[in-house]
Amino acid sequence: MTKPIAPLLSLLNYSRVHRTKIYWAIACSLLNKIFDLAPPALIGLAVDVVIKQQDSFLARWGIVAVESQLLVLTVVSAVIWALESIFEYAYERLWRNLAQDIQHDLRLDAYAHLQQLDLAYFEERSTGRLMAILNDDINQLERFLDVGANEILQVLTTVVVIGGAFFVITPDIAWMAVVPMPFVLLGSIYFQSLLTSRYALVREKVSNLNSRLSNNLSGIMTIKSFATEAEEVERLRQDSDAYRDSNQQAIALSAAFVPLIRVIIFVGFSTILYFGGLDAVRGNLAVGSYSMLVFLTQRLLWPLTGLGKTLDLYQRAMASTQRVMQLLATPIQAHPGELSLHPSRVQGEVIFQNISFAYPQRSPVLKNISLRVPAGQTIGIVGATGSGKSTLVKLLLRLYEWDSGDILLDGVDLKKYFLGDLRRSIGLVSQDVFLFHGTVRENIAYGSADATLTQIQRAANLAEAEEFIEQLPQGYDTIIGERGQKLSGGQRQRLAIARAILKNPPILILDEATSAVDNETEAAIVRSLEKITRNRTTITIAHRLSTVRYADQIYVLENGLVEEMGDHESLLAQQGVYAKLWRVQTGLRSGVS
Ligand SMILES: Nc1ncnc2c1ncn2[C@@H]1O[C@H](COP(=O)(O)OP(=O)(O)OP(=O)(O)O)[C@@H](O)[C@H]1O
Repeated sequence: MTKPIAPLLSLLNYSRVHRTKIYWAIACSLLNKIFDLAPPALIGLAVDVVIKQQDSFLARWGIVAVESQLLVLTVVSAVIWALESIFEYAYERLWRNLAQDIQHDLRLDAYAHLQQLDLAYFEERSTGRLMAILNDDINQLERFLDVGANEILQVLTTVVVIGGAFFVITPDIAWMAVVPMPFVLLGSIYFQSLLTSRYALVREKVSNLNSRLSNNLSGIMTIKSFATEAEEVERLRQDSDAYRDSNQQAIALSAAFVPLIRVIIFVGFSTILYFGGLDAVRGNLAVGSYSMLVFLTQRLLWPLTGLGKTLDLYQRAMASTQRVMQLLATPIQAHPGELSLHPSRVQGEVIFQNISFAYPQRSPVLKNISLRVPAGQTIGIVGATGSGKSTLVKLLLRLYEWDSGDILLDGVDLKKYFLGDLRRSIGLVSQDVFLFHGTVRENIAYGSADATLTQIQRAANLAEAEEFIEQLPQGYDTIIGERGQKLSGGQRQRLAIARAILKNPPILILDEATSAVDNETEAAIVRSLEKITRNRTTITIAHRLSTVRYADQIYVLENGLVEEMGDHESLLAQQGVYAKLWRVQTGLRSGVS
């Protein structure tokens, strides 16, 4: 089990930029409490004035007349109440703003860090789980920082101030009020240790619930088409039950805290009430001091019952902090590089030299592959599904680190370039196009923020997308829905091509970029692409051989190995895999038409 204090320390360490604000907030909390504790002292003084009159404590300070003494007490009370209110306003604002600031920083840092983690990290975790950390866990901090931090400080202040006052006023019976303290403290620590694991379980269950929800929402079409709504509700019920149960287990413990503490407090309070009373009757204790003692005992011990709620908030917040900090501590695998690379200066020669690669815990996908794309030329990569074509591209984008071999761009090891620079030099149109919720225009201009409408229209024209865009209700300003779901698969692909054309990268990768369009549109896109791929290094991956037919060089991949290579004619002449595939595809086509 982790130490209950460790996440708090890491949070404090993380928040050190807000140190000054934290100090101010602490100061205001303490001052507010000190002024809040003053009224019992005023009551004690007032009783003292009424009973002893000219012999009172205040009279010793030179204020003899009873009226003057009471007037002084009234003025002091007014000042104290005013100060108490001012510091309450100040600490409320400071703590709550601090909560917002820390949350804001954590949210941004966690997201920025997450973005840099390698793809394998995301593949092992569901989106819902990550969302739970970025949203739910970070929000959990607010509840603690808003009230919890202040409460802990104020309870401590109460203990120190009132405990100190006890020993000054009545050293003989002060211990009676102090005796319950260690029990309260030990009890709290014991409870805390029991709660830690229960709250960690609650966080775990909430992230499972979130995973299920986000998965189901993105797969709503599949759920509907398979009519599995009832099953999905059942699965959600199980996750929600697990979340509820874990929360109820935590509640069972944390709810027992206050009643138990109350018993200890009752013992302390009644002891002071009884023995203090006897002392006062015997004349060993002034009546003013006795009434003040009883009030103070109440003020000293009562806030301790609130500790239960505060500890609850603390435990929940720390369980969350731990998860956020774990995310922030996840190391970034990809080497960031040190050579800058401006897209305009890229020649575009790409060489894969004896590349071998396996996904984590999988058998090798690429086995000692070598291939060369001369600058400005187009190569085609074909091969059976699962043969490793897309994996090659992912390595070129450095989305994964390869196991052995080298990839060179313009003769330089790819790992030497700044990662961002490298990726800015490569335009990828992949088979699963991702469009954002926004307009057609914003989606085409993604990554090319300062593109003009004319440039966007030209890119759309080259991608054969102009016609359908103009038929949309608001043309380029039409919102296309999350993931572009208001468009057809082929329309989405054409927007992605337009996006890559607008980006105008020195290296273009088309990974099944035209698989979702009909043959005629494909032919039109290929014609347009001919214009933009001329003198641009292009890697085209396709199942349809007609797409790669005019490539300068075609590589046929099979089981992670280059099986054949050459241009279209020479591959046909080889009478191998390619020639066979070509016959099947052209045969099929002539058979259909
Ligand atoms: N992220 C991943 N983690 C583990 N294995 C993966 C991952 N991505 C792909 N694979 C596996 O690697 C192999 C090659 O996949 P890849 O996507 O490169 O094939 P491909 O030739 O592009 O196939 P297709 O023509 O179907 O797109 C497949 O067996 C696949 O299951």
